[in-house]
Amino acid sequence: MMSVAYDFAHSPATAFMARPQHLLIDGRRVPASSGRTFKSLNPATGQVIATIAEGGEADVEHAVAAARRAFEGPWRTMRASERGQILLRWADLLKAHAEEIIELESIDAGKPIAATMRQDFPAAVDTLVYYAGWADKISGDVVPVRDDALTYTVREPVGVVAAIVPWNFPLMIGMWKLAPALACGCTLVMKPAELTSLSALRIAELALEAGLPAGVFNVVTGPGRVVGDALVNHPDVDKVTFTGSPGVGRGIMKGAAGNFKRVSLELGGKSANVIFDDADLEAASKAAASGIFFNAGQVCSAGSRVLVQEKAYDEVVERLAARAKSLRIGDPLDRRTALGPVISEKQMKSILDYVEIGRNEGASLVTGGERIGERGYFISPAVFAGVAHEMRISQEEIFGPVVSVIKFRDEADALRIANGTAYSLAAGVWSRDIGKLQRFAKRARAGTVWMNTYGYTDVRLPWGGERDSGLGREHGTAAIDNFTEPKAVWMNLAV
Ligand SMILES: NC(=O)C1=CN([C@@H]2O[C@H](COP(=O)(O)OP(=O)(O)OC[C@H]3O[C@@H](n4cnc5c(N)ncnc54)[C@H](O)[C@@H]3O)[C@@H](O)[C@H]2O)C=CC1
Ligand SMILES: CCCCCC(=O)O
Repeated sequence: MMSVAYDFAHSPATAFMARPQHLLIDGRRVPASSGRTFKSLNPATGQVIATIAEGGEADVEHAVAAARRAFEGPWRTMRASERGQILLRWADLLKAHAEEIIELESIDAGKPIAATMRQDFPAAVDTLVYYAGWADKISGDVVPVRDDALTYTVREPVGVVAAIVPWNFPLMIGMWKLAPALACGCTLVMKPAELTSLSALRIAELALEAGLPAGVFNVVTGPGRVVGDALVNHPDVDKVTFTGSPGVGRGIMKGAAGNFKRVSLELGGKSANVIFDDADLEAASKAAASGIFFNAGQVCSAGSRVLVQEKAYDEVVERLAARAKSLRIGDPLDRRTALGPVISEKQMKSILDYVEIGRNEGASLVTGGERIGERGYFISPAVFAGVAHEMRISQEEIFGPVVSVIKFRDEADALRIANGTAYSLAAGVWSRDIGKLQRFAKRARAGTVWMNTYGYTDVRLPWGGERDSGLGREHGTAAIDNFTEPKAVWMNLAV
C-alpha cells in the first residue's frame, strides 16, 4: 500500500496537519468558542505537528444540540438501508484515503506504520463495513401473548451518544464506537484523546463527503476533564461509551447517574499469558513477546504478565529477552520499525518509574527498561524475571513495553495467579494438552481467552471485561444492544 520511497514530506497527511485543526460541529469545521488551541506533538520527535482547537463546555453544548437535531431529524427518519449505504460509501472513502489516514495515525500516535497498515486501519474499515451491513437488520420480534392482542418488540436507537476515545488506538477504537452507534441510528459527539486528535477529525470530514448528514457525527477536541466531563454530565446525552483508565471510568459512572445515561466502559488490563511446560516454547515465547511489545505495550489486552511453569521458566525468560533485544526500534514511518515511542513524556516517565519499582521490589531486570536517546519517548523493551505475584509490577497496569515473568507450579497455581489481579480483560494459555487448555479457559476470569495464540481481536466477537477492565462488551451483537433500547408494543384486537 505504501512504498518505502513514499514522500512523507509532501504527503496529504502533512498538508492536513498544517491546517488549523478546528472542531467539527454540525457539518462544519469551527474554532473553539474560546478561541483557545493546544499543540499536538509527534511522540517520535517531541516536535509540534498540529495546532488543535481546545473545546470547552460551550462547544459541547453546540455539538450535543446539533446531534439531537440530527437524531430527531434526517438520521432517524432515513431508511435504514440508506444509512447502511452511506456507511459503505464512507468505508470506500477511507480506503481511497488509506495512505493519508495511516500516516496521520502513525505520526500522531507514534505507531510503527507497518502495524497501522496491518492492524489498525484494516480493523477500522472492517468494523465500519460490518456494521453498515447491520443497519437494515436491527429488528424486534412478534411475541404472541394472548389471542386478543398483537404483541411485538422493536429495537430503537438509544439517541445521542458521547464517545470518549483513548490514545493507544484512536482510529480503531474510535470506529468500534462510531460504526455500531451510527448503524443503529444514533448520533454522536466524539472526544478523541487530546494526545491523538487528528484521525478522528479527518475521518469525520470524509464521513460528510460520504453523505453523513450534518450533526450526525461531531468531534469536539480538548481536555478530558473539561470536554469529557461536560459530555458525561450533559442531560441531553443518552449514552456514554468510553475506553480508558479505570479511574476515569469510575468518574464517568458517577457523572452518568445524573440522568441515568447508559454507560459502557472498556478499561484497563493486566493480562496473563500462561505457558505450561508441555507447550511449544518457541511459538509461545514469540507470541508472548508480540503480546507485550506490540504497540509498545500500550494495549489494554497486552500480555504484561507471562506465567511459566517451573521446568520451562529459564528457557522462556531467555527467549523473551532475545526477542526484546532483536526488535528494531526507530522511526514509526520506517516500515521496518517494530517498536516505536510511547505516547508522551508523561507516559514514558510513568513506565520508567515502574522499572525502578520493579528493581526495588527485588525483581531481576534481564534486559531493557531504559530511555533511548534524548529525542522522542523511546523505551527499550524490558523483561523482568523472578517476579512475585504480589509485586506491584505484577499487579498494576504499566501500559508500556515491560513484561513480568512469573513462575508457577501446576494448573491450580497458574489459575490462582492469572485470576489474582483487579482486571479481567483477557488471558492466553499454551499447552499441547487440550484438557489443560479447556480447564484453564473455563475458570479464567477474562472476557477473551486465547489458546496457543495471543492478542487477536475481531469485531464479530464480544470484547471487554469486568471489574477494573470495564462494564459491558463492544463488538458483534453486543454493540447493537449497547446502542438500541427494546420497546414492547401491545395492540388490542378485542372486538
Ligand atoms: N479496554 C481497552 O480496550 C482499553 C483500555 N485503555 C486504558 O486507558 C488507559 C490509557 O489511556 P489514557 O488515555 O491514559 O486513559 P484516560 O482515561 O486518561 O483517557 C482516556 C480518554 O478519557 C478522556 N478523559 C480523561 N479524563 C476524563 C474525565 N474526567 N471525564 C471524561 N473523559 C476523560 C481522555 O481525554 C481520553 O480521551 C489505560 O489505563 C488503559 O488500560 C486504553 C485503551 C484500550
Ligand atoms: C489489537 C488489540 C487492541 C485492543 C484494544 C486494547 O486493548 O487496547
